[in-house]
Amino acid sequence: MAQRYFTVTWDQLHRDSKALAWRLLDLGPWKGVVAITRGGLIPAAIIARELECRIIETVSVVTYDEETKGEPRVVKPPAAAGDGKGWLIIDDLVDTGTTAKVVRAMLPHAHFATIYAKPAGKPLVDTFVTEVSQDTWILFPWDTEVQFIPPIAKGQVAK
Ligand SMILES: O=P(O)(O)OC[C@H]1O[C@H](OP(=O)(O)OP(=O)(O)O)[C@H](O)[C@@H]1O
Ligand code: HPA
Ligand SMILES: [Mg+2]
Repeated sequence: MAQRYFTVTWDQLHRDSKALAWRLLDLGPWKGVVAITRGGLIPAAIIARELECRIIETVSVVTYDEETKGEPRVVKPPAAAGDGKGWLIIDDLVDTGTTAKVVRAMLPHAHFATIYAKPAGKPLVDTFVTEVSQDTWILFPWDTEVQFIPPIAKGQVAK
């Protein structure tokens, strides 16, 4: 289990995705966006909207079962995008960089962008917005819901 959690709300995700779009704007034009499903789907939709890009391709890589990492499995390769030249790959984050390595091997000339990056995966990304520490688990809005939390005082153990 992670040492700490970083909760991302829908608002924050929208803001951070737009911040990524700003960084990518002058690096185009892009032939299209390749979303790494599933985590990259919503960021890719927001970025494609901001960059006025209508062509969206997908590649699906499964590397984690909840917080447990396994061997990366490509369950759907990209149908288009050739060697990736002129294409923009979007994922929600890089953690260890395992997923990024697999996708980069399939699309070696694409530009790889994520919203969040942990130190181990950072060298594999061309553009990102926010760095978080390696021992932090990012909680995305599609994996969470708002719930009651007891007052701090009630959660304290007696001294
Ligand atoms: O840098 P890494 O250590 O490879 O971790 C990052 C990848 O892990 C998560 O995907 P996951 O395998 O959970 O699949 P999902 O996007 O379908 O949820 C996340 O969306 C990234 O794609
Ligand atoms: O920190 C994370 N949050 C959500 N999914 C992930 N997949 C790898 N690392 C993470
Ligand atoms: Mg993913």
